[in-house]
Amino acid sequence: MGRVGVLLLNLGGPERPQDVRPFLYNLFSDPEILRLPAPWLQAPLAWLISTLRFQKSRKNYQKIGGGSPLRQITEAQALALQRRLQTQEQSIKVYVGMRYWHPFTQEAISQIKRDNIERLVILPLYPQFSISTSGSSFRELERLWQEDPQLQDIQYTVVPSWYHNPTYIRAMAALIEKTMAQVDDPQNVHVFFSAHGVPVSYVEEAGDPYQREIEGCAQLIMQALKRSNPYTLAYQSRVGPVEWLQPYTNEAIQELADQGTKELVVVPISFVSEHIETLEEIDIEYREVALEAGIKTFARVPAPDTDPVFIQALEEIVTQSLEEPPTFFSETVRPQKSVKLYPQERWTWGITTSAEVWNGRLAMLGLVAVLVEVWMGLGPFHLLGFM
Ligand SMILES: C=CC1=C(C)c2cc3[nH]c(cc4nc(cc5[nH]c(cc1n2)c(C)c5CCC(=O)O)C(CCC(=O)O)=C4C)c(C)c3C=C
Ligand SMILES: [Fe+2]
Ligand SMILES: [Fe+2]
Repeated sequence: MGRVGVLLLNLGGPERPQDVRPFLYNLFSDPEILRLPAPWLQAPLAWLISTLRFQKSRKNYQKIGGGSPLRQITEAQALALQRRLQTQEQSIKVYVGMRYWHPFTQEAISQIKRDNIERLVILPLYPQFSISTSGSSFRELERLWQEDPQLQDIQYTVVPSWYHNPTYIRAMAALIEKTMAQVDDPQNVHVFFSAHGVPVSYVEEAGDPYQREIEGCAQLIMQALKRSNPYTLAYQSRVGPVEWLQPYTNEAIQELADQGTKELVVVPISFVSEHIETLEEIDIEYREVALEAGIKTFARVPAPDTDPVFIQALEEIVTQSLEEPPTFFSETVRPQKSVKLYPQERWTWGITTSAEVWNGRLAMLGLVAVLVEVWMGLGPFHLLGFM
């Protein structure tokens, strides 16, 4: 076997407060995150959303120390995996490629080229596939492969998703079990899975298998737990005006509290590392929702990070994919058609969602007009003498 590498893919996160805005710009510039009918709208809309959102987002990052720990944890996972994969005959190097912040996927690929890697396993650190996460990184890599003939000499294989790996399921069950042992009534505590959401249109129109895989994953973990505790699956981190997968985490917590649930063990199911969505959104925002609603215990299961059983699962996935026939980018799920970004309900008067959408559309038109005017020096503001 020639020189072997593993490329771990992840989202990336701002490391300092001043990174938040450019990070959000990169995120919303991605057509797999913000799917638009016209590609020329992508950059101005990404600029607009990142400008409108960054202060709120930066405040949330301040609550967890000013930046995301994602890079540090992902690099620790890479090192732990590399140690497990090293044998006397074979030295395997593990790289990290982030989609929206350093170290960018492109930086990892440049290093892979410099190291003359001949076989490469491309492993997203998302157990379940979504066109907005693993799919987006695969599209980026596919583009790099098409542009660079040197990359075409690398025999690569991708792992589209691995939520069903029995060792990963075992690692999750053990982490849950440990947290359950700390609550007052482990026999009856409610197991609450919280997954990052996606817009419903991704699943229903674009063919994203994400919801199916998340549901399958929660079932496998519950089977591995071998307990009859009640459980719920809900979706967090909704962004923008469209409908996302339901139930929403905050509403589901409220509903359980209304039904008399007193103890929750909260499992972040779509993340394998701690970051803003676990440390801020779950630990601060949802905890507050729960306690205010009357829940007495809100015990959060830690993300696997560098848990040895979890790293063993990653090792197994890499070893298996080196033994199996390769999977190419072209075989992974890609969006079936452009999905609707806006709610489809009819116009109604008042402060309604459709009014917000039309405000947004008009603001967008205005913004584009200003950009065109600034760029070309022609338009209503020049005619009126404002510019
Ligand atoms: C399975 C994981 C994830 C899915 C699916 C996903 C979809 C998705 N995300 C956004 C918008 C944002 N995500 C943000 C942060 C963020 N998202 C994920 C994972 C998934 N996203 C992670 C791991 C992180 C944290 C990165 C870090 O800082 O450590 C953010 C930024 C934070 C904020 O401002 O709230 C946004 C925005 C969309 C629109 C989307 C699907 C279309
Ligand atoms: Fe996200
Ligand atoms: Fe969030």
